[in-house]
Amino acid sequence: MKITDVKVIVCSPGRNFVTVKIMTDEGLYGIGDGTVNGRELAVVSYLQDHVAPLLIGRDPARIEDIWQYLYRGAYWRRGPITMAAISAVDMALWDIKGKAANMPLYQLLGGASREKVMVYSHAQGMTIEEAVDAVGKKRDEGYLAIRAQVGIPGLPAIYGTGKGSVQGTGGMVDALPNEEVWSTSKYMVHIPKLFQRLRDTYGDEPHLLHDTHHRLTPIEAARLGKDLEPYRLFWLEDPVPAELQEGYRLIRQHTTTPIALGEVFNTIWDAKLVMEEQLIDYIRATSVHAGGVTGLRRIFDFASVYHIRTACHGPMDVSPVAMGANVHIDLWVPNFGIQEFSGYTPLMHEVFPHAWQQDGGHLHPGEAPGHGVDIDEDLAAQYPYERAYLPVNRLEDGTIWHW
Ligand SMILES: O=NC(=O)[C@@H](O)[C@H](O)[C@H](O)CO
Ligand SMILES: [Co+2]
Repeated sequence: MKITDVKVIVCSPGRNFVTVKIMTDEGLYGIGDGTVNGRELAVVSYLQDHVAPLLIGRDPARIEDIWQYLYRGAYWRRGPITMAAISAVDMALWDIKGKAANMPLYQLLGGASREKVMVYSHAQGMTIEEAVDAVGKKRDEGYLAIRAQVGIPGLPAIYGTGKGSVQGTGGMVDALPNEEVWSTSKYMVHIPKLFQRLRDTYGDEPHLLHDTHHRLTPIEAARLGKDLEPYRLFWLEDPVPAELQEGYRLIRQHTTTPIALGEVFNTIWDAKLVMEEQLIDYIRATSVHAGGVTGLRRIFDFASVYHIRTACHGPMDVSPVAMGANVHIDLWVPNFGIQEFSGYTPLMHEVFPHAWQQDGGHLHPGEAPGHGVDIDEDLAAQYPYERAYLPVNRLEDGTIWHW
């Protein structure tokens, strides 16, 4: 079999998605997600102008060889744009391999290790009351695990609670970056109150998660982790920016609150130290950012040595294509933890028909050959790309901070 064409489809059925479609001389094709929220067109050009010419004529079955060719052959290795492009190609090639073998992706990886995949959803509110209600609604929908975010008194909308926040993105998606305001001191005092109220209201049973979105220093994260210990969180996510992986040692010294990290990671090198020193409990790498199925499998196998469980990133800006690849991996991977799933709009489900199915608080990838997700190109063409950015964050004095 030979690759005959590579197409890059950019569409915006409510938010921007970048999808690569690889065609072969035997009529089989595969698709992959290459979406980098807020920098989408960089990946489009990387794929269209630089990668596509390298793929024509190659054997799509040689997934590992193509992965290594695109990773090492780039010379300028790693980074979100390069790795999203490699991820998209890799996902499409595994899709083709599954179709050629007439097998769902999880079977190619080693078969099912569980019956279904537990997910967590997002609940947020500007006030603690609103957030408590939002968690209750998600419990009523059958979710066993829920991420709770809340507005902070004295601050306008913060992460995930913005007025314009597109459900599931965790932030506002606008034609220019929306500017949010942050205060660590106000945040640190308020968050334990949220989880106190959630435990008082719903008891010990729900898995409760919280995402700090890289906004603390290690000692502040250590303090928050300690303050949250009575509420037995499933995890505290991205407490500190992780360019300095060693910074996570300080958090570990002070708290037993489980730590999740890594949605922005794009190679194993971003997480090697925090994993081998067991500074985290969940690795959040996801198929669209961390090298596709091939890249993710390598990271997850490494994580399994250090008691670390998987937790693929999966909000609305991870397209239903990458969600499909994630859920196949989730069904197979022995050290599975949880899958983020904030859901999609009806239009997104239409643009990306998929075999994966939701059953309350769980997903299953389905039995379709490959990853089981397709793209309706005619429908996608009705929703062209619209420039949009993630928010940026400033401290109250105007200092640029972490969003
Ligand atoms: O854990 N989930 C998250 O942090 C996400 O909701 C991110 O804010 C968005 O994917 C950014 O595009
Ligand atoms: Co996050």
